[in-house]
Amino acid sequence: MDRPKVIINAAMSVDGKIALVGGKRIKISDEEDFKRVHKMRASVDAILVGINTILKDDPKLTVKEKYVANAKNPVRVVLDSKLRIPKNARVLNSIAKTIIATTENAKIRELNAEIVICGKDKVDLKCLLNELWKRGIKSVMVEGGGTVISSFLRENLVDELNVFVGSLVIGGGAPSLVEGIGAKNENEVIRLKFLECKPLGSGILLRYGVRDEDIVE
Ligand SMILES: NC(=O)C1=CN([C@@H]2O[C@H](COP(=O)(O)OP(=O)(O)OC[C@H]3O[C@@H](n4cnc5c(N)ncnc54)[C@H](OP(=O)(O)O)[C@@H]3O)[C@@H](O)[C@H]2O)C=CC1
Ligand SMILES: Nc1nc(O)c(N)c(N[C@@H]2O[C@H](COP(=O)(O)O)[C@@H](O)[C@H]2O)n1
Repeated sequence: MDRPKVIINAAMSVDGKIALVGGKRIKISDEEDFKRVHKMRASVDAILVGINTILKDDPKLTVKEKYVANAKNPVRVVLDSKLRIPKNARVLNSIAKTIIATTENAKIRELNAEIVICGKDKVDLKCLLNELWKRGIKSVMVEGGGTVISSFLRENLVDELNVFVGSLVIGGGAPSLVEGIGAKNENEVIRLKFLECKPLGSGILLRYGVRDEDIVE
């Protein structure tokens, strides 16, 4: 099955947290990293997040003019099994196209977005990637949050993982880069192929390959 290239991009604290305790958004990236993030947004066909990120952050998920001038906005994709998205969510503005990926169990309602049905309880990611491919989407930037990142990694659907490590510690039970059940034994650990590590602004940018076939032990 053909599918788009999938790149995870997120920012975490030194202790692997991506938001404050309780899920409130915090700026972890600095201006240099945001410039890189928005260049990346401008270079992909779609940006994808989970519904919790929409409910917590209310992001626009567009390319900011101050970082990249005159860029074309990618399609925005939200995983939302029960169609909980509020009608006034910023991601539903008309600045860019939005796809809400939902399931057979959702109560369908009128939204300023295309609705794609994939799966029964949770959005079936393979089905969704195939639907995106059929719409001409060849690359997807997965921005989070941790639950969505976990699903993509666990289903071996990720080509590259980019993480900016900001110079801060959040601590406690704040959401982390990869949520979900986690590895209880060595077989369940997700091994990565190290690609690059470079200082960026006030932090560090880490890049890893993730596909099984890239990992030679
Ligand atoms: N620092 C950073 O770079 C970033 C930080 N964040 C932070 O992350 C937090 C949100 O993360 P989190 O709470 O983990 O939630 P997510 O944003 O990852 O959304 C998860 C939800 O998406 C829905 N979903 C539907 N299908 C799937 C699927 N196949 N796999 C996974 N999820 C699916 C589920 O809800 P349902 O069952 O209702 O469909 C699920 O609970 C926020 O606090 C936000 O600020 C977010 C992005 C980037
Ligand atoms: N790269 C990155 N660095 C941070 O410090 C962040 N907090 C995030 N969060 C992600 O960006 C979304 C907001 O985007 P816009 O404000 O609409 O441009 C947010 O919802 C997270 O997905 N990312």
